[in-house]
Amino acid sequence: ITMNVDMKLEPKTTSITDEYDVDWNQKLGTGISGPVRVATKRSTGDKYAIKVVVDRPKAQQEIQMHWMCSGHPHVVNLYEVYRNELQFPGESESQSRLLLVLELMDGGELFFRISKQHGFTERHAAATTMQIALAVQHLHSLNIAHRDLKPENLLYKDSSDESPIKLCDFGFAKLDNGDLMTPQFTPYYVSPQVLEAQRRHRRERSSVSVSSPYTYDKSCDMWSLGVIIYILLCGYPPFYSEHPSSRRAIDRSMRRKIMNGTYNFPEREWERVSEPAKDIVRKLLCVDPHERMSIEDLVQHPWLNEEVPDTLLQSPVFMSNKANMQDTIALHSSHVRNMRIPDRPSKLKPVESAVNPILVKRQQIMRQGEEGRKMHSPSPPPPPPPYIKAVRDVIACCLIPKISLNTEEKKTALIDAVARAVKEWSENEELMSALKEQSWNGTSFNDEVNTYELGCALKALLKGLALLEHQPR
Ligand SMILES: Nc1ncnc2c1ncn2[C@@H]1O[C@H](COP(=O)(O)OP(=O)(O)OP(=O)(O)O)[C@@H](O)[C@H]1O
Repeated sequence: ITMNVDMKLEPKTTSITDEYDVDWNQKLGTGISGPVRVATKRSTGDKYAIKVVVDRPKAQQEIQMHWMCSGHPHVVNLYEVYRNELQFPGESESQSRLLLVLELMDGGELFFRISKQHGFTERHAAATTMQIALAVQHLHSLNIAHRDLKPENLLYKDSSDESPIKLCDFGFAKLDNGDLMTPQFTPYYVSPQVLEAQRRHRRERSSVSVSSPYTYDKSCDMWSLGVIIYILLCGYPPFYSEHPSSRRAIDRSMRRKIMNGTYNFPEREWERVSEPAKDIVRKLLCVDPHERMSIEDLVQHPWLNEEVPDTLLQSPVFMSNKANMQDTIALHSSHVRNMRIPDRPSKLKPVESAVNPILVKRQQIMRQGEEGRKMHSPSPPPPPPPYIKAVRDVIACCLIPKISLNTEEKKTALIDAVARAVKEWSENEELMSALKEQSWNGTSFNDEVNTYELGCALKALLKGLALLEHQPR
């Protein structure tokens, strides 16, 4: 393991094409930030993966976190970074972008790979879990929480049987100094605490102080691990909805199940799974974060250190049903997103620009006083910032029926509004996650959009923002 902890990675400002042949057309995978591409280093002929992100503070943070964790056998290596002005087709001007030169992971994503392995046994599941656990242990030992532990971010190096699996995508990773988040500052909490806290918060909105502390990002990583291990062992998720329409999102009945820790080990797939494997799942899917297993306990658990039975598992059977697997992945992704504590609190708006009727009134009175009590008609409140306006337009497209438009026109109007919102506010994690949840691919939606769900998610986002703006500073 090499340690980059004390070093800051300075992006090179020369053109990446001086040293690499980038294949702009071959896409290894696509995430919120766009496709990941293949490049060949001219001096050696070695191949790398190139992730291109717009040069923003969030991307710089991603690079710093990834750089600190890089060098571990189960973390995708980050070799170097370029800062280049790039203009992609369809863009009117070039933009400063950061290009991450990553270790090429050619063996596919975790669940996809397992869906093809018909001889997948509990012993394989334990070996896979150990590799993921070692990556998480490395991060947590550096006080970094990944906050986006999901199967799409666990990649195999190559297609050989011995291929290691490694963790990628540090887009949500952050230094976790164990800050206790209090409800007045966070619309989302660690799940299932997240759900309980939201409920309490709604009840207690009028009285601001809520004394009990909430938990840390690292325990969310452990919860995510629990869900991943459960799925590895049986092929379907531990918490699911009774309503088929919301199989990809967390609805009421599912919230209740998560909060109460209500899941089970259905006989058919689980009767042959060993007790130590179930013990790990129980200790990770433990509702109380203080009781939840830590990463140190996980890597020392007998299931990962002693002989594991070579029992065939049913998981590949479930995973090879593409629709099932996509639902499972989307659901886990939604779960991980809900657990994340947004980093908004530090970005409170200055009082002058807050759209708060009491403040506006106070400003008017002050202004009138300054102007020698000249009587003016009250000035209108300041217009909302462009990013708020853009999100409101998306909400309107989703929730206000426009009878005059046909289905195709409604879809176009929604796509235009979303594109504007993304342009104004792509650094907002909640906005981008809500869109990705609806299969937004950067320019359009891959699947049918659940406009009600999207509209409600964005309404909640703006509501959360208003709550923050109204906090006393
Ligand atoms: N080093 C790599 N080698 C091969 N494929 C990769 C590599 N890194 C990423 N990918 C592929 O690209 C996809 C997107 O990458 P990544 O998750 O880093 O991007 P993102 O835009 O941050 O995505 P997300 O939407 O998950 O936040 C991955 O799910 C994976 O399929």
